[in-house]
Amino acid sequence: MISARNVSFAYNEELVLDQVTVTAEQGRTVGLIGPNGSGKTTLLRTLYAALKPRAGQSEVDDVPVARLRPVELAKRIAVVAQEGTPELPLTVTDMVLLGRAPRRSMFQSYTKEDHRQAASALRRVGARDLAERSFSTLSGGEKQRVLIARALAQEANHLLLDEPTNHLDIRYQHEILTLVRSLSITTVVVLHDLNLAARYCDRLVLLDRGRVVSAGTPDEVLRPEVIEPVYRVSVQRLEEPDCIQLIFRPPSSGESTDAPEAS
Ligand SMILES: Nc1ncnc2c1ncn2[C@@H]1O[C@H](COP(=O)(O)OP(=O)(O)OP(=O)(O)O)[C@@H](O)[C@H]1O
Repeated sequence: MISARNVSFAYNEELVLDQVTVTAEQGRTVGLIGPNGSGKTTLLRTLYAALKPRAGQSEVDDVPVARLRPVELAKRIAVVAQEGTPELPLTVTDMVLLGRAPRRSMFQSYTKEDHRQAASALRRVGARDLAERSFSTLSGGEKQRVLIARALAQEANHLLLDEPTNHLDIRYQHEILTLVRSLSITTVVVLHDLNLAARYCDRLVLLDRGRVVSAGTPDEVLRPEVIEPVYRVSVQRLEEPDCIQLIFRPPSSGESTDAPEAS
């Protein structure tokens, strides 16, 4: 389980998270959704102790993340962040082996077990055939799969993903999220696409201007009356046999979807 409990965070004096609580139960996938600038990435970063809240705390399996040494944290939490990967001359296998860092001492060379874990992680993401390729030459979708493999090689049982479908075509978007679901690892994922969030998340947390405005199952959160004032668009909800589908259009003139002013 990983959670943020009443977390508030400010950059300088600007409050960007205001008493936010989010919990991902073991084996569940929780989606963080919300408009640009609503605080999703900041919240994710507090979950893995990259940012220290000014109030509240994040916990992994009931242990405050602030209390864990970086190597202990990395044994429990793997992160695929939004920042691009450096253009280093690494093969895919090298890249995945980097995930073994928390499990080996600094000057030790990679063991058979490290290589076995890296190969297994690549197999799990369906990228075994990419092992010898130069990482920098891969497509966006291939890179994303390899970065997830690196997270798996870390053997952490919590996975944090920041917009993993960014820059991916529709097929890869579904492929990556199907993969994430199939891993059965406790996952918190930032997503912009609400239809993907509906299909692949067990629960959703909707942020607006640093506050949780709705949390629950996709069925509970993805309702026009919840979504419209936050995103300021008109929303039509279709009930597909296996999933909720939302259709968006800009508000027509005279139609107000303005969010109430934050108090
Ligand atoms: N390093 C920083 N210094 C100052 N302000 C920041 C910093 N990083 C983010 N912010 C601000 O904090 C707020 C929340 O940003 P955050 O990146 O968490 O939002 P987000 O919901 O992930 O946005 P997006 O969907 O655009 O990625 C925004 O107003 C942003 O401008």
